[in-house]
Amino acid sequence: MHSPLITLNNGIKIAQLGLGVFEEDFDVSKTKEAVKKALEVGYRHIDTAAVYRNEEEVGKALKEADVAREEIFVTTKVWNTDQGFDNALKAYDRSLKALQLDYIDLYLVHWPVKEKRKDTWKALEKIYKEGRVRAIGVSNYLVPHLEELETYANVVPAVNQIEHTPFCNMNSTHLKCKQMGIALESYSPMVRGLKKDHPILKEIAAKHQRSTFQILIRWALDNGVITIPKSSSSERIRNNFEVLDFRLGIDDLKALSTLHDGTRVADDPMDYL
Ligand SMILES: NC(=O)C1=CN([C@@H]2O[C@H](COP(=O)(O)OP(=O)(O)OC[C@H]3O[C@@H](n4cnc5c(N)ncnc54)[C@H](O)[C@@H]3O)[C@@H](O)[C@H]2O)C=CC1
Ligand SMILES: O=CCc1c[nH]c2ccccc12
Repeated sequence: MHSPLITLNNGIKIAQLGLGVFEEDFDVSKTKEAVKKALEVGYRHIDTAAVYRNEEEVGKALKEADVAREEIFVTTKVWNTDQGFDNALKAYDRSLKALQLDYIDLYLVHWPVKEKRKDTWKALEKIYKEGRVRAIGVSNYLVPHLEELETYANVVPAVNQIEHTPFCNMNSTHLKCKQMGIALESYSPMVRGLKKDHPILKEIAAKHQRSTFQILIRWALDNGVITIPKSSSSERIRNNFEVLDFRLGIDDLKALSTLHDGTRVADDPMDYL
């Protein structure tokens, strides 16, 4: 089974459920096998970033896997210290080389670095207009960042990748993205396991005979959001993909909407105003 596809604002399609590959301890020794396993299970969307230091391992996995390049959607991101016009152009070329690819599917501004984000966006627009990347987007952009971007962007971002879970829902950003035609993508969808024993999650999981991890992934999918759960264990990579044969009910979604308590695992993008 393959993930449903979402059509981005420039017509290109992305698998709604992908694999994240960020290792918190930067031990990238498991990345290659994780990506190969994911492709074997049916994933067709891989999310990396220059700062994860594993683009080379992702590239090796893509080469070794028995799946055609054009079937796989690869995202990477320009890191904060590489922002600015010239630096971002160079960072894109470095990522291409590390990934051993001649194009990237989606290139994101990783964080909205003040004083740099406008020039960084202009660099991404240049790469896009030259036809060297299939789509460009942003990450960790909240409503104020998007309102500012509207004043200078000639290309509307295809995607905004943010932390968005029942515990830290970004509903106002989601609404703004919908208004602008930007697809929302949620990172850390399983809150890195921090909420695995939450009683309401456990109750919904028991009802559906699923894990609480699967319920959180399904929550993103049922909200129309692209999502990229991470694991480097073969069994978990498979389990996290086994969410395509059920849906949450209205009562489940209502119960999950009460869980917002502000818990986040990444930095707060409000610190980047
Ligand atoms: N744009 C950005 O600033 C950010 C992007 N990301 C992206 O999102 C991806 C996913 O987010 P993460 O922060 O990695 O968090 P996540 O919510 O996907 O959790 C990953 C962790 O949950 C645990 N886990 C995964 N599957 C499990 C299972 N079936 N059973 C038990 N435990 C399980 C493992 O400890 C794993 O390391 C990243 O790998 C990265 O690609 C993550 C953080 C920030
Ligand atoms: O994108 C993922 C998480 C993240 C946020 N800040 C840093 C810094 C260095 C590596 C990864 C990350």
